[in-house]
Amino acid sequence: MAAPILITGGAQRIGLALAKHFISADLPLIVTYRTRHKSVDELEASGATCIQVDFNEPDAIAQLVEKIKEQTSALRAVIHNASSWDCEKLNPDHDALFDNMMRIHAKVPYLLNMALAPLLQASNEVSDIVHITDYVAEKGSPKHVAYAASKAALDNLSRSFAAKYAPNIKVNSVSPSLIIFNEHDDEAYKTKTLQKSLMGIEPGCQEVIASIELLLNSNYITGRTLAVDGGRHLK
Ligand SMILES: NC(=O)C1=CN([C@@H]2O[C@H](COP(=O)(O)OP(=O)(O)OC[C@H]3O[C@@H](n4cnc5c(N)ncnc54)[C@H](OP(=O)(O)O)[C@@H]3O)[C@@H](O)[C@H]2O)C=CC1
Ligand SMILES: Nc1nc2c(c(=O)[nH]1)N=C([C@H](O)[C@@H](O)CO)CN2
Repeated sequence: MAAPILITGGAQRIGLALAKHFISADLPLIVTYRTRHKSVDELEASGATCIQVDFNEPDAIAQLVEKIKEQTSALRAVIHNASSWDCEKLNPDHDALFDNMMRIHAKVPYLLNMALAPLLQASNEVSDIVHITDYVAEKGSPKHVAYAASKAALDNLSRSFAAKYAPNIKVNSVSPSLIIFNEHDDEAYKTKTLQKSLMGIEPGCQEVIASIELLLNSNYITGRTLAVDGGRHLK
């Protein structure tokens, strides 16, 4: 039996699509969720282990690591997906916003990578850490300043941890631009956003799934960032 894959924030959207993909491949799975969406019932019914955690809570990491160790002594991969796409316009308390962005996108992955390394090392094959970052980590974002900086920090972790954990653990980033819109996105926003990339489409979760499968199936790629952005950097 392969060691489980851990996905953070796996109860909706991209994280949920990833979870369903690995379940369909009969791979053991541990998923963290904050809000108990109906999807959690479905994931549990499919055999996934679902652990509730709000990373804003004190001691969340230590409690999560303890629960993971109760479930398994090894991990095949850790996919850092949990994220909060927050912005300065909606958060006038910029001090709190910056701390919140850095916590969920950089501190949580850092602390989990440090704590879960022994389980990743115990995998009977080369294991993986995947950080899901964002195109704006490279370019910056005037409307999501703290968010973009925190994703840049997350991207940098890929290089440090790749050097720290090689050769038993590979560490990479997947850096998407638009993958899927949000329900509240209006047509004007969608039109403007689609025009930002060369491909001009809303590609869907399969693009991230395929990118992560590429990384998990490689025996050689580590310390790198896989851009999944429709050529946005060339517009
Ligand atoms: N969607 C897109 O087009 C793009 C996505 N990305 C990145 O891809 C990843 C997935 O994106 P998407 O599916 O849209 O993500 P979502 O915005 O849907 O968030 C994913 C999950 O993160 C969870 N989460 C947020 N804060 C916390 C917290 N404090 N503790 C625990 N869980 C938390 C949310 O839980 P809850 O359900 O309780 O809110 C949610 O289920 C993210 O890292 C995102 O930044 C990058 C570029 C484009
Ligand atoms: N946690 C999230 N991060 C991001 C989201 C999202 O919905 N949740 N969405 C985007 C946008 O799609 C952007 O890439 C294009 O406008 C970015 N990050």
